[in-house]
Amino acid sequence: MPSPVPDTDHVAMLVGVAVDVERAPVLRSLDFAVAPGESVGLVGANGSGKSTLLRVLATLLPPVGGHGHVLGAALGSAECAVVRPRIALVGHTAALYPRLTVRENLRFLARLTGRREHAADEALEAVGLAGAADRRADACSQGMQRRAELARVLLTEPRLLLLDEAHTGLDPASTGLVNAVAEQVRERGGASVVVSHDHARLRGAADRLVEIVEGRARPVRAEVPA
Ligand SMILES: Nc1ncnc2c1ncn2[C@@H]1O[C@H](COP(=O)(O)OP(=O)(O)OP(=O)(O)O)[C@@H](O)[C@H]1O
Repeated sequence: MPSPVPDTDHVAMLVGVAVDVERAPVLRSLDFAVAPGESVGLVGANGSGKSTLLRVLATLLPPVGGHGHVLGAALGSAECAVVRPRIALVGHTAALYPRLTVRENLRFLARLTGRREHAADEALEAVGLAGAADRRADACSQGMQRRAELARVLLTEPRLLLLDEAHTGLDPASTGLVNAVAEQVRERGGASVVVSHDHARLRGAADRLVEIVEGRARPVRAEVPA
């Protein structure tokens, strides 16, 4: 339910949020905030609700209790549709048209969002996909598809980047790419929330870690080394 007071100091803030999935409670009394320029790592057991929280932050899943704001839009309000283009959710499966080439996918997105097609080629180059740009998306490996997703993020310059299973399908050398993309979002005053089961890699990408336990968010004490 919408809060009457928008929070402008945070990219996203949730207060006492409750979320059901298929009528079953998943998140309960959850408080969570992410500030401009910040990267938060999200950890927790399988099924604890990490992906669910990302969908809430993406404004795709309205809470059944509590309140929150994302990019100034109250969760559950019509304003969510306005801010949604400034949120990038990179999920388990790639959001690519399988029969189009990687380049066609990115150029199509560039046109849709009012950008030059050349910007699509630049984004593909930045993620090391220039050589595979003419390959159909469904012929790409999982790691290549993930790189194409990161190119999508570079192209659309979101204020809030939500990365689910950030390191899945990426070789160790590609971890730097995930961090670089998140860093670029942060440099522009945006924020990122990164889910990963690879805690060692996550610590390299996040300012702090938050764990989802029994539907609530709690800080993970071990600090990220400076
Ligand atoms: N489409 C769905 N239908 C029914 N239940 C669902 C659905 N999606 C998620 N759930 C349930 O919601 C709960 C939270 O799932 P969620 O995917 O958010 O967890 P997670 O922490 O991201 O898990 P994992 O680490 O395994 O990816 C789980 O109990 C899951 O079974």
